[in-house]
Amino acid sequence: MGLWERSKVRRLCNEIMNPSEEERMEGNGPPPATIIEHKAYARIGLLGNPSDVYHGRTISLNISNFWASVRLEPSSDLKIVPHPTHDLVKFTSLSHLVNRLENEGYYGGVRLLMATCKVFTKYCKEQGINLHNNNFSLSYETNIPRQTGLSGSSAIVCAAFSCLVDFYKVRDKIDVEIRPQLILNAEKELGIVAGLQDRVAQVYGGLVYMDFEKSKMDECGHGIYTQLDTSLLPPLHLIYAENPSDSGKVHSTVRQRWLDGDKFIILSMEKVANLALEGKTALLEKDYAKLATLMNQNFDLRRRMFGDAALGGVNIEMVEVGRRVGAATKFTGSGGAVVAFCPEGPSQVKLLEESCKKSGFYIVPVEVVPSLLNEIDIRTLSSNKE
Ligand SMILES: Nc1ncnc2c1ncn2[C@@H]1O[C@H](COP(=O)(O)OP(=O)(O)O)[C@@H](O)[C@H]1O
Ligand SMILES: O=C(O)[C@H]1O[C@H](OP(=O)(O)O)[C@H](O)[C@@H](O)[C@@H]1O
Ligand SMILES: [Mg+2]
Repeated sequence: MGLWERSKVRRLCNEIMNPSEEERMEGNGPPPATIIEHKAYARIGLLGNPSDVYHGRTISLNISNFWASVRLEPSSDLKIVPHPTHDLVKFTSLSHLVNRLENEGYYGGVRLLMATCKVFTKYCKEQGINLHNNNFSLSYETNIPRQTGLSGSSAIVCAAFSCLVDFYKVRDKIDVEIRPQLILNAEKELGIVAGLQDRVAQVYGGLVYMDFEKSKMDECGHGIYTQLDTSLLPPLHLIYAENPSDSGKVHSTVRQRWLDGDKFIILSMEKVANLALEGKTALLEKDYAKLATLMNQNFDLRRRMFGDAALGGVNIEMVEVGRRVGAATKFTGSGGAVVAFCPEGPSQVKLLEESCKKSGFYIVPVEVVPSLLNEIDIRTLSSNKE
């Protein structure tokens, strides 16, 4: 039995031997001496991304194909545990070190866990939410392909955030709608350029329509998030490559142009945002031909705004591999993975799989995660408070 399986068994035993989550949350007693573990799943931006970074709209879904898991264990000191491979500090040689940095960059998940602790503590302080003084150690595991636009970074933050919320028993005090922003703030702390769609999908689970219109956000302090029935989705496929790319770099010039009032970027972003609005209707009406058209338009608009150099040859090739067999394709995030829809069904999927294999790309059927909100979360939604 591996380490994670063992910890899972231990956690299950703890759950049986200790009071239920809800009972514990309502009590004022000492913090649970149990191990807390939370998963957050990879997300696919189905329509509208990256307009979430620009007060637009998106439709995103959570997938169970890949996830990050964070474990919080009560301990005497507060410890952030480096991951044995993702936070590598011991190398066999200088060339091993250099190769590693060139392929995976300088950073792992430690900084994400630290930033999550900071943002969580700061928010609780500002809101007058009391936190007990017990310590913990935080460790993580992830199988989300690194920097592939599947939201590997926010999955780690989101899972860590959920652990803290339960360790301090404050799930009922931090509204679900606010959590994505706090998770984003942790990455902002680190200078990672990112938007809200990843965090919303990861907090809510399932399929979510999101509206980030500025006036609404200013008024409520968050976007308007609507969960859609996941059974509205047609079968989708995920194509990805082992090609790490830092999403922050890819976003940088477009963001500056948008801030500078560049008309082309502003208009294009509005068009991208409208694709999500139209896509919501298409999904509700199960108009999958329309969905395919919208997905293709989404990538084409991104390509015009960002330019091929910023998107990268391999990323563009993943989109084209799908298009060559008539599939609708677009990036799941900022690059590294593509979501594909085959409107003609299984025979077309087969062609797509063969074509991906020839090009050296991985392809897997998308498995959608159901809603992740529990009863306490649902009670914090503004629609349930009015
Ligand atoms: N698999 C991983 N393991 C450890 N840290 C990761 C992983 N993926 C991302 N990170 C952290 O998140 C940061 C930003 O990654 P990002 O480009 O946003 O990737 P993604 O598209 O997967 O979210 C990285 O610099 C790194 O600190
Ligand atoms: O460009 C995008 O579509 C997304 O890019 C980032 O996600 P990532 O998984 O890191 O590529 C960003 O965080 C999202 O908000 C964007 O929609
Ligand atoms: Mg990211």
